[in-house]
Amino acid sequence: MHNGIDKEAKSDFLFPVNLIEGNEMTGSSGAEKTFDRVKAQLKARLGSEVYSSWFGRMKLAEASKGLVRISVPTAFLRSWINSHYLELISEIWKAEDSEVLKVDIVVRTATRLAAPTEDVEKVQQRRKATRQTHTTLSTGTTANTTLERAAPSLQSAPSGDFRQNVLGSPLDARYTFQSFVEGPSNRVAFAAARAVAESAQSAVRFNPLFIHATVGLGKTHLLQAIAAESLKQNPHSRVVYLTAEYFMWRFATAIRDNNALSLKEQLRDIDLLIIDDMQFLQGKSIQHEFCHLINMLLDSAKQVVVAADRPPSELESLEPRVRSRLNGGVALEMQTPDFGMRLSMLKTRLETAKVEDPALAINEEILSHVARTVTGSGRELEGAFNQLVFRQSFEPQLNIERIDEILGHIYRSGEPKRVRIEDIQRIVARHYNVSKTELLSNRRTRTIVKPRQIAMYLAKVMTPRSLPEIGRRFGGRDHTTVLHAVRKIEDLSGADNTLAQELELLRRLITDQA
Ligand SMILES: Nc1ncnc2c1ncn2[C@@H]1O[C@H](COP(=O)(O)OP(=O)(O)OP(=O)(O)O)[C@@H](O)[C@H]1O
Repeated sequence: MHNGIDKEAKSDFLFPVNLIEGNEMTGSSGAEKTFDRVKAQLKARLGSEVYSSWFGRMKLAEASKGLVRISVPTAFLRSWINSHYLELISEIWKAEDSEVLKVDIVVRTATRLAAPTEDVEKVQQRRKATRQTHTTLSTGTTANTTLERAAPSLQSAPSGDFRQNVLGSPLDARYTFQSFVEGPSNRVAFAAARAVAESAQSAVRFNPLFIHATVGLGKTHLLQAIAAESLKQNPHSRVVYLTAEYFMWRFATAIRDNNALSLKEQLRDIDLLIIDDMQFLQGKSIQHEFCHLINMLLDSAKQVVVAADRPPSELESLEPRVRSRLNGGVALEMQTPDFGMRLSMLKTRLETAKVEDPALAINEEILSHVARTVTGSGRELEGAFNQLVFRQSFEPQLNIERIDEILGHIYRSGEPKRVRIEDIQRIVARHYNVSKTELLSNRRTRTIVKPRQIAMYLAKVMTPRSLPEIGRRFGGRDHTTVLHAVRKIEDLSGADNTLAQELELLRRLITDQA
């Protein structure tokens, strides 16, 4: 079906059309208007300073069939928006347009998976060549997913819309085995992933391969590395990487457009199916399709790799038969990286960043300090690293103290919030409309005694402070006064539902604002 596509044009499938500078909008002007409203809301919510730092250069790249793509000029901006604001943007967009299922941020000039020397002009020329080739095709056209280049049989999908005919989710060129840091917390999963990517024989032993870990521990990175490596080893293999959300979207649109049959045919014809974020697969009929698909692939000894934030047995939203099929292979967990791995991850990131900016220098002491202090996931480390690079461009003399200030919010996000007695006093006083001085005074009017006793009670149950310490912090009271307050509030809240709810609300306000 793709006789008319020459070799040069085929390689253009590497470049999603909307990633190219100057080729912005492919949807309707209605979408542009929605985009304007979304931007206005972002500005109103975040303030114009934050807005112009991060969102001023956003452009609408594509909007159709439930998928919105917003482009930004740099990989750094994309990564920052993805980790800090994507949820907010999606939420605002979905509220504006309920048909939107997914919002993606892409880099305008990026050429994912392209040879690093490729320049945009060349890409545009080839893009043009491809379009011309496509217009000469008499029937349906081909798909433009990065992976389908190596999957000729997938290139004959009968959809008339070239740009929408994407079977797999795009790959991020940074996610390779070489850039993945291996260590005690992920060694087994890493070895299994390599085996799957490198050898069809071993693959059958780990089928399906199920990798699970909590957020930001490298599941997507590892899955995309499997896809990239498989294609490198065997450029003719038919590999598809999809997020579960994307799988759902593909099926939903195919059913709507009466294309479900052809989609199923395309999926049936692949060698390696990789599904990410399995916990998001929902809906009975989609799950039925999924189950059918993996049964068929597994029965014909085709490799399936799945990742989720929990083991198959805990994916409660999945139908029991899907869970049981996923349980039938090997399930491996990845855990939080240790210090050595965190340091290696930062060093790897630095090396990659230096390719773009050779002048970039962050010394070993700073990297070790960040690796020691940011103890959470790879994503937190990535966020910390991006902050460092960003700050360093206008504060070249960053020292450890300043770094702690800048990264404070990332450090804190990894540890449980510590509630302070002053925060309790401030929030309770504000809630009952009394001043903090009144709260700590000796005044015995009812309107003050009640908030005071509540604040003492919350100080006891929300902090590790002793009764005498709490007494001291409440205007020098005796510990028996605190104990009396704690018992009284406990007794009253047991019988008074309104008070119990009030306490619950205060607890939440304190935890959120502490
Ligand atoms: N072992 C690792 N080596 C190198 N980079 C890593 C590693 N683990 C995580 N990262 C980096 O941390 C970031 C987050 O990783 P990734 O998106 O793969 O996590 P995830 O487990 O898929 O998270 P989520 O469940 O939220 O989708 C990525 O930039 C990734 O490259």
